[in-house]
Amino acid sequence: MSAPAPARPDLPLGMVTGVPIEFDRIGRSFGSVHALHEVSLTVAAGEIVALLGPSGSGKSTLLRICAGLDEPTTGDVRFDGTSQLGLPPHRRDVSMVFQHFALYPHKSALDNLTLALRHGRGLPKAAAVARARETLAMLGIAELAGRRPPQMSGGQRQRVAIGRALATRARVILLDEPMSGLDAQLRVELRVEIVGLLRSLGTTALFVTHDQAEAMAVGDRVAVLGEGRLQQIGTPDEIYDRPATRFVAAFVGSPPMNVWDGHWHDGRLRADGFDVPAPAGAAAFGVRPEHLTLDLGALDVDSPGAGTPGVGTPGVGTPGVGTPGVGTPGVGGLDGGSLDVGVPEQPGSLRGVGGSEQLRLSGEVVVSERLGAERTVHVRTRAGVLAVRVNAALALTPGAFVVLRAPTSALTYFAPDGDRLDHP
Ligand SMILES: Nc1ncnc2c1ncn2[C@@H]1O[C@H](COP(=O)(O)OP(=O)(O)OP(=O)(O)O)[C@@H](O)[C@H]1O
Repeated sequence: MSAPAPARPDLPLGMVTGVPIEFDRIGRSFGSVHALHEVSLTVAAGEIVALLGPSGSGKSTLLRICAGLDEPTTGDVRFDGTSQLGLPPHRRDVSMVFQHFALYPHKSALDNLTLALRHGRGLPKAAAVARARETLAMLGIAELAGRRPPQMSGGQRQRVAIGRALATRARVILLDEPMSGLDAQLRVELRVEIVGLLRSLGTTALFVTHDQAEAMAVGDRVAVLGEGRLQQIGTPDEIYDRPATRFVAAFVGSPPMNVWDGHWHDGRLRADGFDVPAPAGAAAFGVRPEHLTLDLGALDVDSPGAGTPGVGTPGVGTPGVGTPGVGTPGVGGLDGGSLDVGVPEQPGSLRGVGGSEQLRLSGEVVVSERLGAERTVHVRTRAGVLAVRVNAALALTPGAFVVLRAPTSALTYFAPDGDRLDHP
């Protein structure tokens, strides 16, 4: 039997040195299913990278390849420059935390950790017990030492499972949806703890999740996988503000970016309901819900004559509006529900003050959802239903007629293959 991977029992917790990981053009096929295509990704020593993607995008497959539980069909995975291909899991100095705890149910928390250290790391019993106790204390669950998993809550069990992974002081920790069985509040609490611990330990970590809020909160960088391809890797800000592809734009954000398809001609992208300046070759554009300003409807963009089928009754006040937007933060430019009246050059766009062009759309409120201090309003326009973020003080009711605006600088453009295009 081969020796276990090099353990560092001499190091106190907090002094583990993570290794850099390099995935080099990883491909993995299961028969005709291509789970991963040419995925190249480098994780720095001590970095936490969140692997984010919808179900079936290949996240777990990539993690399993990293752990040695699976081998790629093509490509290489290197730790600190050394290929790990062919090495079994126990030779890779990797610890894993799974969604389903995987604790021994008939053993106490202390024994679960001690066993991992003795058998996985070859520590003598006394050292293993001391390390296990130290880790439980570090996680704030010393009082659970004598309890068996069935005597613990889901959150406690997951803390023990995380403790077991951390106690081994592996240089790489892989977490596969570690909190998906827990309730929302506990998830938020636990993720704050996990991030704090991983940072203080200095291990390199890959954290798989399909929850974009969790990925953005946990990752130093977020790697977005879609259909087995790496769509983008970047800091949470980069992923949100500069999505590399339409897939990322439509996956990240709650609600995600509004995206419309159009036909490009002569520097403009057009479809029923909008006409905006766009870079050559654009096939779609998008705007984040918070970049749209919502005004209560009145005589404006799509005034009668401009033709606005099915978007309410302009010019007859503000039906269905609970709180007129006067002085309401986040509700722009209104005075008792009337707007500065302009004649649009094209449907869905307008020269604003100072000559800068704006996207303008009008429509009818379909649904208004209260989310803490904000509200997400879904508005049906000629271009389709879109989401807008407004201050929660603006109580809009279904049927209200509204006008939406955004500066064209807030628009994101996409090519036919989904890649983002830079502004004209
Ligand atoms: N052992 C296997 N045999 C056949 N197909 C597999 C196997 N493992 C994974 N796949 C397929 O590979 C693709 C990627 O699966 P994977 O589990 O990596 O996705 P995921 O992003 O982790 O999904 P989830 O979030 O649902 O766990 C899927 O189409 C899946 O059905």
